[in-house]
Amino acid sequence: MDVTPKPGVPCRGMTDTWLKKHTLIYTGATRHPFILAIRDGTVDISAFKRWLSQDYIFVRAFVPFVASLVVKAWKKSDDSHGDVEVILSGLASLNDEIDWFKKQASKWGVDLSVVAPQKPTQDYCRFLENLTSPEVDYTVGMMAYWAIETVYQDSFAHCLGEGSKTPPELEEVCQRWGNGGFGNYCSALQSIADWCLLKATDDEVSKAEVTFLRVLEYEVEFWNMSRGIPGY
Ligand SMILES: Cc1ncc(CN)c(N)n1
Repeated sequence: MDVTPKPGVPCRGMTDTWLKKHTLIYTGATRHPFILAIRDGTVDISAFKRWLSQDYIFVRAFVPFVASLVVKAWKKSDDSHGDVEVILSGLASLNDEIDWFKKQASKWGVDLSVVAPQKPTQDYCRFLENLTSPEVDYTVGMMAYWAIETVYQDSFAHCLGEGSKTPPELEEVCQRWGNGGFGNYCSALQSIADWCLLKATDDEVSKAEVTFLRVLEYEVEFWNMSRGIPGY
């Protein structure tokens, strides 16, 4: 791939290119009816509780995936973006996040010990497990990490934006991922993913693009399940 900057051509990363190219599915994942219902204050509380309990299961499976990225970042020679520290700080936040889910569950009267994963949660967790394999390129894994976090950041930030009618009791939930600090964290992940993609082979780039699309599909399925649409 020719990475030479061209005069007058703005320097755009591959992730921005994909966000534009796949804008329909990206918008489907970040402006899903479940999110729009939080934002307009009409969300069904049983749907919210379903999301909370299934997401707790997801986050537990997310930990080994992020840990696998620390290992891959440490093994590769180029750490010009401080990858290990960036990923490690995400791992530390997941530790807090698991406690946060437990507190939220008790606040909403959800017993996490009896929750069974529904099919979209199982499928998404299996996908994460496959990504932890040493055979999966660091580039593909980093891109997936960025995409997974960014969908939540963009979705929940929308619930806090101008004109939102998010119920006060759900504001803390939206703040967890919708805050500006987490937005900055997602930007740091995006820089790392773009840098990896710049140096990747064509084969790695096409694998990463397929993985990006799969993340978006899994996110949409996850919201569908949370919303309780027929079939789940
Ligand atoms: C399904 C899902 N996607 C993303 C995130 C953000 N870590 C999450 N908690 N759950």
